[in-house]
Amino acid sequence: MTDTAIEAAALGKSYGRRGRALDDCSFRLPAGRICAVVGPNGAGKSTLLALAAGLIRPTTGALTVLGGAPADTRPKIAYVAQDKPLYPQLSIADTLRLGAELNPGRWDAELAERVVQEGELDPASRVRTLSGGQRTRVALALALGKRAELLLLDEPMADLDPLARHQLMGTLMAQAAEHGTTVVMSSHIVGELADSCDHLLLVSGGRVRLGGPIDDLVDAHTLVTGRGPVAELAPHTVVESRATGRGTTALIRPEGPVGPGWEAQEPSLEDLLLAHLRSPDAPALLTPGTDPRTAPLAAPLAEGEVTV
Ligand SMILES: Nc1ncnc2c1ncn2[C@@H]1O[C@H](COP(=O)(O)OP(=O)(O)OP(=O)(O)O)[C@@H](O)[C@H]1O
Repeated sequence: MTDTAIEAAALGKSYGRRGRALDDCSFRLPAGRICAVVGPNGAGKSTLLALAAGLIRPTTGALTVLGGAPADTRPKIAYVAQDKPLYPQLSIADTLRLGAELNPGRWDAELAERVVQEGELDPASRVRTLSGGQRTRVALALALGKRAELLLLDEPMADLDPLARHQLMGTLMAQAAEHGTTVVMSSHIVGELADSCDHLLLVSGGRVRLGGPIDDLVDAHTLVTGRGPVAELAPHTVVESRATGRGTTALIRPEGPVGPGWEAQEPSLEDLLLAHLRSPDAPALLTPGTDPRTAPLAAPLAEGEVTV
């Protein structure tokens, strides 16, 4: 098993003559993490997940998944696309049976059936009769039943009610902790991410703006409030500054102590994300283990490793 789940080197993707969906993205995601991929609509999150799943190919650069090419590593990956495609004419039971047939030797029928049962779904129901949230549950049952090393989930919780979301996230986290699974999931729900994810990739305008363990990224920033002009913060990297009732509030990457007249506090994950989303031109920050220039390269693929 490699210690790198995903490694991207100058990765770029264009769709025809339209602009670039991803441009010059380089990052490393260590294995065994629960990683949130966040960013505004159209940022390139689904494109990144589809590239990692081997469904589309990069236009430029390269991507390694679990130490190999995404297409070769597919048996070890489970991917749930944003629109949760399933066969509408099949029943839930037949869908799970298909999952078992496609994944001989690694299918966890008990887990897949439990995920369906917890949603009080009738296994005889046809997929086409299910609501959007119920289809999501079946798609997640398939993904979890596969016992993949890497779960790629594109907005998995978007159409689930709060109870179902809480319960399915719990199952996901428990399975990941027990089996060391790497989970990469895109989401717009910041509260959900803060509770469940330990790693973050912020993608905006097709580029990676932030990457690393959430705690390290938060620690690298300070929220300051003061009456002085923003120019006083010059020695620091100012990600975003705003005029507020109390003067100026800014999110900075401190380069030493903050000067007198500025009150400093630790930002929340939401503070961090909102400031970076509002300031897409702020300098990118990748922590040492996430920056491929400082991180070890993925171990070469062992012979015979790409098997079901
Ligand atoms: N199949 C496609 N053909 C042409 N352009 C595409 C295609 N898929 C995505 N794009 C474009 O690539 C860019 C990135 O899209 P992508 O779906 O990866 O963003 P996203 O971050 O997942 O967005 P959202 O949060 O809205 O789901 C967008 O500008 C989108 O219009």
